[in-house]
Amino acid sequence: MLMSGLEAHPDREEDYRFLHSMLREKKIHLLFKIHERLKLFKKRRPSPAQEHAATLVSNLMENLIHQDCTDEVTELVAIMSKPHLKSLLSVHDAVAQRNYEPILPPIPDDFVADEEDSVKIVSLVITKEPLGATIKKDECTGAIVVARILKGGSADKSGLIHEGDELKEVNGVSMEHRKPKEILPLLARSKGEVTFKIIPAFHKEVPASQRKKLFVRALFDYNPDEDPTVPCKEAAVGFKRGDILQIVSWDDDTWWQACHHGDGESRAGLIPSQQLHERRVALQRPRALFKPRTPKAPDEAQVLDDVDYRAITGFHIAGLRRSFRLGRKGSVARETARSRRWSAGVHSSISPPTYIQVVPYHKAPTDWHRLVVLVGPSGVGVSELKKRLLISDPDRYAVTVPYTTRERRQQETDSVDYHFVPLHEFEENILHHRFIEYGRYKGHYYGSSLDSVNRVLADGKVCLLDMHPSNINRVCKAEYRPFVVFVKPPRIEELRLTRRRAKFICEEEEKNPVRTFTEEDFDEMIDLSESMEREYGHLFDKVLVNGDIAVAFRELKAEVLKVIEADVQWIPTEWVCPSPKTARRSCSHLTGWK
Ligand SMILES: Nc1ncnc2c1ncn2[C@@H]1O[C@H](COP(=O)(O)OP(=O)(O)OP(=O)(O)O)[C@@H](O)[C@H]1O
Repeated sequence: MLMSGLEAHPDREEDYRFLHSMLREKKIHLLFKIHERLKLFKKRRPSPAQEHAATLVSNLMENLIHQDCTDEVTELVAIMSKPHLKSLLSVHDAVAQRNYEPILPPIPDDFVADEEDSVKIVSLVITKEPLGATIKKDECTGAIVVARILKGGSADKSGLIHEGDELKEVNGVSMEHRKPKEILPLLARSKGEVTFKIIPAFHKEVPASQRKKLFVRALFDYNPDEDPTVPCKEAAVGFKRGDILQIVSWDDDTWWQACHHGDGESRAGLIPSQQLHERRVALQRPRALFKPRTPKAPDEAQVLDDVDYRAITGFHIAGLRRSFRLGRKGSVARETARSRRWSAGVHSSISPPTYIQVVPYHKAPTDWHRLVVLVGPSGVGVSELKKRLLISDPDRYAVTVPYTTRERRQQETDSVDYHFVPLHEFEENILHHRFIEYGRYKGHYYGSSLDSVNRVLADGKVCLLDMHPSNINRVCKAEYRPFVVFVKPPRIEELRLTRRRAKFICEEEEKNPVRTFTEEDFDEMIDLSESMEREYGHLFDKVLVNGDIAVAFRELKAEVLKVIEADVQWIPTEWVCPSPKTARRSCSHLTGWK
């Protein structure tokens, strides 16, 4: 309107020059835009504010023509130069002109009529973010198909490409007779956008709200850079044992999709499925286990029946009585146990630790502290670490007092060193499943009871308990929420170096209860540690290598503090809703997710 007005008065050169200079300024350019829009407003039903703005703009237009910049111009320019308004206008213009959409290539002329329905052209704008899709060659048809869409990636967010879609063309290049690896450079070359011609696969969209949220704790370390079988390294997610992962897709038998918990916005990546990891470990296992030894003739082992293997004891510090872990056996018994372990390992079908399904547990102020359970092979330093923790903060930590049927000795105090109970009482407690661990040694029973744990916890203290890992399931309940620390020996060289002056305490009734570690003790400790980790690794929340005792203690203390003070604790789902079939805390209940 304005320009046509100027054209109508070509002799008004001054007006024209003035307007020209104003137009070069962006502010005036914006005024024109808003003027156009306000004209539209006027046609509808404008609000008083819009009407005022429209009047201002009209006045301005008039004034521009008559070279008369009034207060209205100043006011309007001030309004229009506000950054948020400027951006709003420019976004509006971009949307109004629909210039955000890529220009699609024309539909090829050679489409046959019935193909038209099934082919779709998808254009994706490439950003710094990866496309988030993997492709493969369909072995039957030879077609290139989308193998996976990674949740949260560009392809997933677009909602236009799906698993199973067949790629006919990428950026106009036919996919016929191509190998997947030839297609990646094509994608890499696309600047700004990439266009796919696709034959869509039939798929049923599951609304995000209906997708179940599934969290797991990883029970092994995974580094995609060291995995030659991962379909696409860039699309994989690495993790450490103990990390909480959110599984977003477990549709595939071999590769699941997951993201680290807390990275809500991050894209999901590939992780080995439970099945894949189990298969891999099974393939490695025979090699790892092939360490045959010649067992010596069993003698002492016959004294220890299957229950008794848990029941070896020997205490020397009041309040720090040992529990009933596998340990402290004579060398012959150790050999027998070792050979039994080895054959069990070869023939057993124990599932390796993979993932365990977990749920967040929000700690209430009245809740008991988590039970801190220490496990490890005999001599590794469980008692030493427990003692240091106790001494470091006796108001916070406490240990349980064990039960025994043996006679009280002169220097011992009842309920401090042991609860001394008669045989019938002990046996009654066994019948009522009151013991976490118990066993018989030299004709006497020894045991750790759930009651004694409860007493420590009810006192508001953190209960430190050591036990054999086979008994951990006794305390795997929401009320105890055990935090299990596996104390592991360092490599043999460091073990020799650090234990030079250490004393190995044997059974108190032995003639020479204190001796130094031998090479055989070190071998035994490492062997036992390996088999414990193999068999019970899925139960361990933390693996602590006890090389330098000061370092190990510091690490343990920091970890325990962190865990007991955390408001949200990730605990196995089974502790809150136990499944009748799976009595132990294990990863086996992950099967059947699909
Ligand atoms: N990191 C370490 N460096 C040096 N000595 C250590 C270390 N850890 C433990 N020890 C010493 O090793 C010996 C055995 O440790 P400890 O009694 O704690 O073992 P344990 O795991 O409780 O064994 P058991 O189950 O047989 O009682 C002790 O003399 C202890 O002081």
